[in-house]
Parts: sequence; C-alpha cells; structure tokens
Amino acid sequence: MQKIKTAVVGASGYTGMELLRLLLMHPYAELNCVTSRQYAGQALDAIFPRFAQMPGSDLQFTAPDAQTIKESGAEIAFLALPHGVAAEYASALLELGLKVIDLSADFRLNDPAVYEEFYGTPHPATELLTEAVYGMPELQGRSKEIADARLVASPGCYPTSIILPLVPLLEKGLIDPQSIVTCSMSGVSGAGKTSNTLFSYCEANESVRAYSVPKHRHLSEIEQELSIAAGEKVTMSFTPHLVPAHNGICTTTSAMLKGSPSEVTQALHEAYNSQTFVRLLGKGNAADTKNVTRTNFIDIGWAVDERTGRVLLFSSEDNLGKGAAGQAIQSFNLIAGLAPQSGLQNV
Ligand SMILES: NC(=O)C1=CN([C@@H]2O[C@H](COP(=O)(O)OP(=O)(O)OC[C@H]3O[C@@H](n4cnc5c(N)ncnc54)[C@H](OP(=O)(O)O)[C@@H]3O)[C@@H](O)[C@H]2O)C=CC1
Ligand SMILES: CC(=O)N[C@@H](CCC(=O)OP(=O)(O)O)C(=O)O
Repeated sequence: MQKIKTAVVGASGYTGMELLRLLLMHPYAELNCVTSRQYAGQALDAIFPRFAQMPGSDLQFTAPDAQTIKESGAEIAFLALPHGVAAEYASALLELGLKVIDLSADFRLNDPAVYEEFYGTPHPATELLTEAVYGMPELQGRSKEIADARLVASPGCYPTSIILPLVPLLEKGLIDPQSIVTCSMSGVSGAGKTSNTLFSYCEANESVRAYSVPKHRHLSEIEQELSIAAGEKVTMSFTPHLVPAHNGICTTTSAMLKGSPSEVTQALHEAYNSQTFVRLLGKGNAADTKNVTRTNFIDIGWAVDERTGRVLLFSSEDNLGKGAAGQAIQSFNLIAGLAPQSGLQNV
C-alpha cells in the first residue's frame, strides 16, 4: 500500500514531537514536511537526537507556510500550534486541498459565542465550525464522521479523560447530569514547551497546585460533549492540578448515581469492550498514570460510594498520547481507511 503523505505544522513543540515519533514509526505514513520558525533549515535529527538513524529523520524543518506545505506533497496536515494560530493555517491548507487534523482548541466548540467566552477573543474562522468534527472516535457514530471529515478538531487532554468515562453513563441516564464534580492532575508537558516560570523545574517540582479555577477553558468542550450525551445542558465543576511529572493525566470524577452499580459496569463494558484503546480496569480499581504514559490507552476504573450515593470514575492517559498525538493518529487512520491500531500498537 502506498504511504500517505503528511505534514506536522508546529513540529518543534511537545505534541509535535510526539506526532513525529508516531509518524516516523507508522507503517502507512510518510513525513513530508515539518515546520518550525526557530529551526527552519535544520534537520529533524539534529534538533531531536532521539530520532537519529530512524528512516525519515534527516528531513529538514521548514518555515510554516501553507504553500510550502502543499508543495511538499502532503495530503494530510497535523496542526500542533497554539490556539488562535492554528485556525489561520487550517483555513489556508483546506483551501489548498489538504485535509487537516488540528490538535488545538480552535475547532472543538460548536458555538462561536462559547469560544469567545472561554478563549477571550472572537473565533478566528467561524465559517469552518460547522464542518469540523470533534475527533473522539470512541463516541457513538463519531468514527464514520471522522473518516469523512476534511477538518478534525482533535480533543483536549483533560476532556478526553473526563468525557470517555462519563458518556456511557449519561447516555443511559445512570447519573444525575447536574451533579458532576471532577478533579484532574496533569504532568507539566501539558503546558507545552513554554518559558513561563510557573512551569520551570524549581517552581513545579515537589509541589502540587490547582490552577485556572473555577473556569478552565476545557470546561467549554467538556460541557458541550457531555450535554450531547445527556440530552440536556450540563453544568459541572472541574478543578485541574499541576503535578511534578513529565507526562500523564489522572482524573477522578464523581456524580450522583441514579441507576444501580451493576448497570454502571454493564454500560461501560457495552460502550468500550470493542474499543482498542480503552482499557476497563473493573469495579474497585483506580487508574495509574505509569501504565499509560507513552501509550495511546486510556485506563478506566470505577467504584460506588454507598454512603453518599455517588459513583466514582477513575481515568488515566498520557496527555501527549491519547490526550493529543495518539488520538490525532486515530483520526488519521480513520481518514486513510486504515486499521484503528495502525502505527499505535507498539507504543
Ligand atoms: N501539551 C499537551 O499536553 C496538549 C496540547 N494540546 C494543544 O496542542 C497544541 C500544541 O501544543 P504543544 O505542543 O504543547 O505546544 P508547544 O508550545 O510545545 O509547541 C507549539 C508549536 O507551535 C509552533 N508555533 C508557535 N507559535 C507559532 C506561530 N505563531 N506560527 C507558527 N508556528 C508557531 C512552535 O514552533 P516554533 O516556535 O519553532 O515555530 C511549536 O512547534 C496547542 O494548541 C495545545 O493547546 C492539546 C492536547 C494536549
Ligand atoms: C498543565 C497545563 O498547563 N495544561 C494545559 C492543558 C491545555 C491544553 O493542552 O490545551 P488545549 O488542548 O485546549 O489546547 C492547560 O491547562 O492549559
């Protein structure tokens, strides 16, 4: 089979680097263009020595320019750019006939007013919002939509860890949609390759803190997808924390149980038994980040607190894997008509 030609725009950052790792190993993908403003003209393996001697790692970074990306022959472009910037490139690349898988938040929300409320600026390309598909293949009906999409809005890292355990329970009416409380912990790479002092070693190491409370920008897409599953507008509480780890997200969610404990177990198994990248740990088991870092798995466990009548959902994933680059490769596989585990089974 002929390899599909790809580009990674914003290839020098953390999600970009994870995309490079996955694409260099992918049996049906070819890396044709990688962009970086600061490293333009330098070879990939000179900047990332970890890729040295891998076929394709001598490719040079180019400046991010839509026409150059097109001329590289790339058919599908991954955008690993800051939100606000990604929309510009998405518009230009779609115009030039490429398909786009955007890892930023620019196309995840259906309503531009919600984007403006949470991101503080008017949406940069409202005309593309209706056609963008929220790229979470495990949601019902979504893999077909992704396969047919020109523009995929790949979900955020926290949202993936929160939405996947809750959706089957909301769809079956097993929990009260207005009682959801969730608390997440993220490794520092979640913030990107930033020079912000707050994420430097001395500030982040051996310390844990909550941040962006009470209205982290991911609440917008979490509430959007949970509302679709519940069939009513969901309003919930979300508290993210920064923990001194490189990768990994660990989330604990609770909600008032309306169904029985066995219905919870059944709903999760029905939804995910056939899903390659969701591993159900069973009742009474929490999910541990060390089992999912550098993989595309999300691990989900659960428990019922008989005293409060709440169900507890535990999930772990790699923020750069299932929370970003791995999930984007799942969309790539769907668009390209490949098996779900293509390029992801050995990582
Ligand atoms: N980190 C994570 O865990 C997750 C991140 N995301 C989202 O993915 C996207 C990328 O995140 P991440 O990799 O962490 O970010 P980084 O800050 O690590 O990397 C950003 C990349 O974008 C490039 N870039 C920055 N500004 C511009 C610009 N104006 N024009 C062109 N290129 C630019 C940078 O390259 P250079 O400066 O060399 O040009 C760099 O390659 C973001 O939208 C982020 O929110 C989504 C899920 C998880
Ligand atoms: C630890 C840390 O700072 N995490 C980032 C995660 C956000 C992210 O990746 O944002 P998008 O997916 O929406 O682009 C944050 O809280 O802003």
